[in-house]
Amino acid sequence: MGRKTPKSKEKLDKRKEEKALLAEHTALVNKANSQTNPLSSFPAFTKFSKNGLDVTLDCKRVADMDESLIHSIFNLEKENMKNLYDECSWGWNDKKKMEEMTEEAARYLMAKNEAGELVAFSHFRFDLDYGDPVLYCYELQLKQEVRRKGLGKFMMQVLELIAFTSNLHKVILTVLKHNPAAVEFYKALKYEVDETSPQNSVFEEECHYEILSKLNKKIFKT
Ligand SMILES: CC(=O)SCCNC(=O)CCNC(=O)[C@H](O)C(C)(C)COP(=O)(O)OP(=O)(O)OC[C@H]1O[C@@H](n2cnc3c(N)ncnc32)[C@H](O)[C@@H]1OP(=O)(O)O
Repeated sequence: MGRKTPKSKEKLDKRKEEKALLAEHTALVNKANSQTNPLSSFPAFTKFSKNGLDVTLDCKRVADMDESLIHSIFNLEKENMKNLYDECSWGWNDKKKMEEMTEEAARYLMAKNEAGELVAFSHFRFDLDYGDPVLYCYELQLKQEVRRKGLGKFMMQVLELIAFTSNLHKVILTVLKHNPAAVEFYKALKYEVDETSPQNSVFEEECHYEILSKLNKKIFKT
């Protein structure tokens, strides 16, 4: 057993630094997750009245949602996405999708019309992604009749507000390449291909999806 060489000390210091960073990032995610309703700090963002739409936004943990609401959400997801999933290797599976949508970490930003009917939702989570603290937008789904009126953009802005005021590093999401409307939408909102997207790998041509993100400007100054 010899003494530590400068090289092994360097390695040890690096490992300590990485551990400290991971602890810092985990603390950010835990803090974000400790909020029951992250939208409650932003009452101005609980209404969207524009282009003939008049909707109210609400944000809940899946555990605080009743079964009929969960079913409305699932039905909208299936209506919008089943065919797109079936067109690629993912394939649509009711049971698997329902499990994913009701995992404990799932949170929902929901938009309801004046009659109290669900017209749009986003499934999102506060999480670590490759060690980075992120808001992961699993889904953004609007009913056909409320599309192209700015509601999707508004809901993404709400997610960005929640993420960036919680000091998370980015809003991140996965989009199917054969869903051009969604690709164009995220491009219009200035989402960019994330460094973790398989597009940056040698398997690019095999991959039917890409990972897009928007960075927190407070942290990543250009
Ligand atoms: C992470 C994921 O969830 S990926 C899956 C996304 N969801 C789906 O594909 C489900 C079906 N589609 C939808 O729910 C909606 O159409 C969404 C979420 C893709 C877009 O929401 P919308 O409210 O319709 O978009 P919004 O009106 O805010 O559009 C903002 C801008 O995005 C662009 N955009 C939106 N939809 C389209 C489209 N179909 N084609 C081209 N550009 C589009 C436009 O630049 C638009 O601005 P403009 O209307 O002034 O030209």
